[in-house]
Amino acid sequence: MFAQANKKFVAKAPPPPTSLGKQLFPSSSPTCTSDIRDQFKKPNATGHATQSARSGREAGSMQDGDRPSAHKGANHQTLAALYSNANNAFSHSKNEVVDLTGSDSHFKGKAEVMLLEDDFSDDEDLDLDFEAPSALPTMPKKAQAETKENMPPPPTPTQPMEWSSSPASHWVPPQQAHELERTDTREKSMKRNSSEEDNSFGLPAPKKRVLPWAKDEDSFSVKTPTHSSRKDFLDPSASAIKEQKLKLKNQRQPQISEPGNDGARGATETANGGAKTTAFSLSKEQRNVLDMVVNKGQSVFFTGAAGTGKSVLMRAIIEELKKKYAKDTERVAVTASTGLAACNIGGITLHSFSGIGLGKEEPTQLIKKIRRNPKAKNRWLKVKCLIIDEISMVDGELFDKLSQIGRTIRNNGRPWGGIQLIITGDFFQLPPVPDGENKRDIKFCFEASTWNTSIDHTIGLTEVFRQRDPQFANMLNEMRLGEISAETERAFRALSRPLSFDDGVDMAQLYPTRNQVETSNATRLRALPGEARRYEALDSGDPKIRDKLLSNMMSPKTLDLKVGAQVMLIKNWNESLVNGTLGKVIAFSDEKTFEMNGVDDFDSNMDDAMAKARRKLKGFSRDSDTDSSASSGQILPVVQFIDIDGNPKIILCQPEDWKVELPNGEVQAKRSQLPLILAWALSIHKAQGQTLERVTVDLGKVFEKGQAYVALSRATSQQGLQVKNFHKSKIMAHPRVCAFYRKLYSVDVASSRMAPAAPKVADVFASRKEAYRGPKQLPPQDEMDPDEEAMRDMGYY
Ligand SMILES: Nc1ncnc2c1ncn2[C@@H]1O[C@H](COP(=O)(O)OP(=O)(O)OP(=O)(O)O)[C@@H](O)[C@H]1O
Repeated sequence: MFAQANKKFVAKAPPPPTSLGKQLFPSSSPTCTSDIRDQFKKPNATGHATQSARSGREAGSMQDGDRPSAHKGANHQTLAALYSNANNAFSHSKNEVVDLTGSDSHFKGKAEVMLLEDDFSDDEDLDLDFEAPSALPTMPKKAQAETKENMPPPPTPTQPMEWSSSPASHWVPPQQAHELERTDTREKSMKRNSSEEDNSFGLPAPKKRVLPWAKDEDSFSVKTPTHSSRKDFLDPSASAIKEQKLKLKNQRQPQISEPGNDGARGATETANGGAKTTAFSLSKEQRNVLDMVVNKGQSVFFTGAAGTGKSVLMRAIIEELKKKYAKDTERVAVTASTGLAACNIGGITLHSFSGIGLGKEEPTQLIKKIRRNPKAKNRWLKVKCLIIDEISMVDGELFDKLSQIGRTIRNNGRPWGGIQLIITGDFFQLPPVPDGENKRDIKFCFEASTWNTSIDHTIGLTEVFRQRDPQFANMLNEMRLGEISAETERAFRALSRPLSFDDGVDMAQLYPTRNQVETSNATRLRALPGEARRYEALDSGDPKIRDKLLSNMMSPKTLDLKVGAQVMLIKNWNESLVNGTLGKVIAFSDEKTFEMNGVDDFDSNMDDAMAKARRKLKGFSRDSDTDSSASSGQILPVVQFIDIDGNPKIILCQPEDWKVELPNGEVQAKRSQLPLILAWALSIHKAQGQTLERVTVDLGKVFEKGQAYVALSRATSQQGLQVKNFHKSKIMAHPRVCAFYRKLYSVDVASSRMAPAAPKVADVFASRKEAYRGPKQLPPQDEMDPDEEAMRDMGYY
């Protein structure tokens, strides 16, 4: 079917439209081939665009409208346009449907995964410090009845669920255009309306809220912070946001209400102590998702290839939601599948949030467990928005269990008890950890019985920011899909050449297992002359759970360094020195000596030109009032980093803080440590989510589906990537994941044909609930649920 469709496309495709409003789903390519069908077709030799590579950050600092038109056009094609020929036909799409619930004989989940059990068992003891309300909220009866009655039978679930099974509504033929318009109006008002969910408890009428950037779309920007506000920028936690708000209030800055200037992202760069404002904007598709989540309160799953800005978007969403619910921070829960991923976004694991421990028991048992733990129960009752990052590693069974727990604990029959879900990840990346005990095949979240009813919108981010070289982005895209053309294979094999750089910073080598990483780094460190300096982390928090929580952190408990050691920065310093930047320890110094001498004195091998360049880069020291170690005379490492533009930058590294916080802002554990790790070698697991300028990947040792893709897609360019032992057989995409994304594509085709004004982002499920509920009509007055009545009274329809 895809082959057929592609032939038709080649023959009949109209010229690409320029509107961003029509995005493809889900494409990872920034070239003109950014079409889901291209992701699933075998690329031909001429398929690669020849557009020259360009620095991602250079582009990133531009406003959307400033981007070169070739690139822009490349990302703005649409399935709607490409498939406007009726031949291609939604009527055939039924035949394309893939049974998500079927087992796949090709897949055998392997048990060899690097994750620790700790990643999933942090702290069922995580507690809040308030009591559970004595009376649970109740759901309006009509709403319950309506939900049950109107739901069609679910697609065959893999296990019986009480309610809320997945409707295969994306199978349903597209609705007429006018229905879509009505859908849009009504979506504002009812159905899940997750963010208003708790309103049903006391039911004040929902407010119509317009965010500033909704008025001026281009004005929302993500900015690197001022030197003094950098700490807050690095720390997306609730307490940091509170601190920042207080600071801003005290300073009475007039721009506090300006989008992009408040919250945790102030502006600036730091060279020579000057204040140069540098910023990049969220793309339009990122802003649309942000709006959908924050303004419209929709439950969304946004996905996309590696480097499409999912993490950047998620951080912006977290920040905005925390501002929205600043009065009651427990309304927003930030979670991720693993401890490491959770730390990266200032959250806790999904297991920790839910208070289910390992979560192996049946839902009824888990519910009892939560009810015995009033603080865990309160988390469930209080939360309005649940963020889940790296969803690809969450088990589908767990997703169903949590959905049922949410319904029961919150006494609310809607999916997850009415909690708004904000989920991101890429199922082509690392899969869930197989369950060693039950030996059952892994189940992805999209295979969960409750997945479809839990998500209002599935959105594909299509613009790749990490790799600006379209040929490289295409190669990675083929790899993502597990379909490598002969040309791409040749190109990857050509990347086996050795690379060396004359700035002394080597490539980071990615390994699949932690042991390999530790052995490699220790050997390299031992081989360096001189004594190692040891930096012990300063940990605080509840001793009962602290160590367990902190063991998930990227930042090590103990860090041994020598002059010559290769290190990686694990926090964003400014726009050009970011998480993932590689560097080399060139000296040790206290801050005063460093400031007095200047950076030049720390490198005797520098030639004149380099010295001249570096003189401009002096002054990377932090505000002494924000850092107790600044005046302590502590001997700290002086590191020469190679920034994202390839320029050397020397900084004196000082300790940073990492926190594990509950949604109420209570700090469970805190670590203060240098923001460095040894980086001759890194694990693929730790590299997930990172952007690396120089990296060597040995595919000989890769064992898991998605692993090779995760490893290679960390690289920003072919020039900074060495690939050893490339073999097609190592490139494995999970067939059920392929089927899932194909199905999204066919839905996108269907919905794009029905829309007079195509959605701003490739939102493939936006209309599915409406589609399967039949033609859109206002419910008769006596059948309206309280939410609908309230919305009607507010004049929404
Ligand atoms: N709107 C944007 N403008 C410019 N650069 C961006 C934008 N969004 C993201 N980036 C940059 O693109 C790179 C990749 O972003 P990010 O890590 O968020 O992608 P991702 O989709 O989460 O990737 P992965 O799935 O591999 O973790 C980062 O260097 C980030 O700074």
